[in-house]
Amino acid sequence: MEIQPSDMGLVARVTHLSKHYGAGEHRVTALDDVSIGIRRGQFTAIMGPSGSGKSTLMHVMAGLDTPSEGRAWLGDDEITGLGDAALTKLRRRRIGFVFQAFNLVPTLDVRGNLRLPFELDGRGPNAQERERIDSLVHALGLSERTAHRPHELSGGQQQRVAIARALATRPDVIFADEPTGALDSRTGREVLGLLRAAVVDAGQSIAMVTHDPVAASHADRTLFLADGRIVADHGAMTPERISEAMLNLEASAGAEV
Ligand SMILES: Nc1ncnc2c1ncn2[C@@H]1O[C@H](COP(=O)(O)OP(=O)(O)OP(=O)(O)O)[C@@H](O)[C@H]1O
Repeated sequence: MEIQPSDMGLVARVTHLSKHYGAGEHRVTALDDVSIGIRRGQFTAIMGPSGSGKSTLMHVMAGLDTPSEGRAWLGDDEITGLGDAALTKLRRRRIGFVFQAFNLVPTLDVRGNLRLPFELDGRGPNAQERERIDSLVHALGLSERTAHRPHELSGGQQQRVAIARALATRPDVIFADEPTGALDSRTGREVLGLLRAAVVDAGQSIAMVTHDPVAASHADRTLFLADGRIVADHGAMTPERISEAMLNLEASAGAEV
């Protein structure tokens, strides 16, 4: 099905997206003619074997990487070909990131990191937003850590600060790459619960790359990638069904899942 730029209800979308790295015999195709949209108000999980193109797809959708071919939109705004300044502004206003490579500012303490998205936008958080930051800090078990800098926190605590920061501004869409990867299972469940609440209570949209079938089972929709292509697009799935689908995919590229 062709996705048209005018489609409503999609918070991010790409059409005929390909991404190649390198040239000649070293050329790698990370994405191969992908057309897909992330639906507004849904929690979408993106799964697939290692190297199948999951992170590349999220980076292009979030305007952090440019496609070799194809087009990308955030809401109704086409981002393909936008300059750095315009992209930065769109990202700051509309997107929350939970990416390993998009980490915390080392010189700022936890509170400073949480205020940063507001300050980069030229203002401090208002009373309601400060309240929201406080409730996120509490829910994520960071209340005792607000004056600590990132190097004084464990990997899991840093990950939770990044999650609080992504949720703080209530962005249209949150892109998360393995948000529960560095967390114990209890904290992981809390984080997934917060992401779920962002969707259900605040109508935000989430796209999450994960290898964890339990994490993906919190999603409304699960996309499977293999060899740079979307090979399946399912509704909510149980962890068992997801594990089975992953095993099939890993056993034979492009298998029915
Ligand atoms: N900067 C780069 N230069 C060259 N090749 C790259 C680059 N980034 C990614 N690739 C290649 O593109 C393909 C897709 O990578 P990508 O990181 O999107 O996969 P992934 O599904 O997120 O993998 P993983 O689950 O292991 O994180 C891989 O073959 C990878 O080696």
